[in-house]
Amino acid sequence: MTLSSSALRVARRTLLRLNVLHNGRSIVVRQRTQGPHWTPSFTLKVGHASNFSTAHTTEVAAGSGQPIPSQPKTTFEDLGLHPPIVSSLRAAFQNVEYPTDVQSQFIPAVLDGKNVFLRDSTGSGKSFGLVLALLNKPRIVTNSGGERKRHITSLVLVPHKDLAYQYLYWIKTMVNTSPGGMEPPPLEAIAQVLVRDNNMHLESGLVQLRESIASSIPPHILIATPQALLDIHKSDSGFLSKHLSSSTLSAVCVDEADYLIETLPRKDPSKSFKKAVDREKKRLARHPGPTKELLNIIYRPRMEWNEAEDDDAGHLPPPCPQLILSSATLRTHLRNYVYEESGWLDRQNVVKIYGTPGKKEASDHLQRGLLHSVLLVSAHGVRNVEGAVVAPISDTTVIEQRSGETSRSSTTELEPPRGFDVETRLKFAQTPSPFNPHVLEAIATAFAVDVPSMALLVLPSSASVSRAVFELAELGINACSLDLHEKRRVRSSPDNPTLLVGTLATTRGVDLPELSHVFVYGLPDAQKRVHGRSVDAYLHIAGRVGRFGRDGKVVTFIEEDSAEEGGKKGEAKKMQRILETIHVRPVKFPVEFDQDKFK
Ligand SMILES: Nc1ncnc2c1ncn2[C@@H]1O[C@H](COP(=O)(O)OP(=O)(O)OP(=O)(O)O)[C@@H](O)[C@H]1O
Repeated sequence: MTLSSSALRVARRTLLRLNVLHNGRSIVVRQRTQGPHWTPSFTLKVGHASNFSTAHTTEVAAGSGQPIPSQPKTTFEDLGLHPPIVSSLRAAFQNVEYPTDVQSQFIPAVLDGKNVFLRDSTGSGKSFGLVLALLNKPRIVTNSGGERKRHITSLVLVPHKDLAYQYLYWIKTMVNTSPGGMEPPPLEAIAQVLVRDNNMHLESGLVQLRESIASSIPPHILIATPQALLDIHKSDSGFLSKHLSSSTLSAVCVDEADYLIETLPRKDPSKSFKKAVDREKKRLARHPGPTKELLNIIYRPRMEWNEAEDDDAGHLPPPCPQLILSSATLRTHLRNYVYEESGWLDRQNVVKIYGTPGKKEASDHLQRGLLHSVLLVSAHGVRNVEGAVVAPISDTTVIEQRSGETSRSSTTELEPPRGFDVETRLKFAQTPSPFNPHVLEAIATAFAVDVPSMALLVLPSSASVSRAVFELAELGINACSLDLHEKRRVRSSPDNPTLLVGTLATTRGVDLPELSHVFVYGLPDAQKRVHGRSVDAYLHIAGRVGRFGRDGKVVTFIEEDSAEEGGKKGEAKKMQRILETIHVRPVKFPVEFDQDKFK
């Protein structure tokens, strides 16, 4: 890439007091101050010479170094993505024109084979950018025996099947949109998913994977939940070493890494918590979790090398796949663990990309288009939490208009709402509900009053989604489980708004552009104390709306703080503490009512 000479001529001619340097990729404009010295005034990054037009240069001259000129935007090609991949991307996702800031930083690092710690706010395009980078990687590798063969070259670990299908959906959309009318390659040769289905079966994905491997066309990218992959490895010992060996795999990406890899804060606990922390440490040592177990198998050669390296420096590190850890909340103790203790990394080759440096920024991002409310629910009614302020009216209007627009023009892949068979109805009718009926009624009312097209209800991790769907349906709500299966499509419409139901464990990372509201059943993390994990859990839940400049509302429903009504003590206070930690002021949600009137 070279700088266009005409652009440079215009800049030189008009910038009398300014000195222009260029190195082919950027122009540094320096201004003469007192004496012979030049001070840098601003730098323009240059992409393709062709898109550094004279118009940009004229703007530089007119500003005489004062206002920052409009900069040519970095393109996906500038980041190193192959033109055919960018063409498919543009044809498949017309809204995706330029990389986001964080994509501009991490895509080159991933393509360069670096180990990457990636953190940026929810909805900043981390997962989507990873798909682009992984699609760009070579599909044929030379194994240790010198044989050139197709292998699974990228492994993506995700916490739940819906996120796996979201990745597959993005890839499928790009693969099927081959520009120029070319026959698209079969999706199975590009990417496959290995997860348990609704009945906890692995079979269909595993059969397809085995067939592809047997016909020497394994997928380029395998997207799996750690437990599913570990179970296969345990039942077919050697699966990992045969098909996901460190010598043929080029990248392992752990999305929502802080959720998948459990670590403990290093801070010395106060005396009162020491016992609990020690207990947790022992538990983690005994049960490291499936992701750690998998990574320990894949990175065994590197771990051994790292161990030996401590005593005897000088050997070359064994070839191992680059490791990419991504999340909106990548806590320090996780980073420390992976960097210093795990042994998985070649520490000379690590890049840290933190688009959002801290909580404050995370909250700024959240606040941009998001309204947060907390409703306290009891047998007597529903009220807003103390200190809630009146929401600006315009915000509500914007949400309604936007959601109306999207719902007309777009669809989300969902499992259609299912009727319940007689057996299930009987079973549910005969067992007491695990849900507080007043909270469900409050959610149903809030949904009916305020949701134009589509909302998401997030239940605690252990809650039964089908039971909640059943009970909400009994209240007249068009509820269905969040199930992003690639083949099924449901059109949400303003005439029949949809309430998707998932849990804390199944909503991490999901991207549903039509959502306008997230309803949270109870505290986002039922811990005794409010700590980092509770705050992170809330940030991830809230991050399902307000993505890519859209607006949204997050409404948390808390059982009223009253022991005799069966409420959980102190939950409202804990919820307020979470909002304070991320510098968010709750706003009044327009649903305060006397429950008795609805009976
Ligand atoms: N460069 C881009 N331009 C426009 N839209 C984009 C771009 N990159 C991603 N998107 C869109 O932004 C949305 C969010 O992307 P993605 O799910 O990758 O975010 P994320 O950072 O992984 O979020 P989370 O932390 O919640 O998992 C998706 O709908 C995706 O299509």
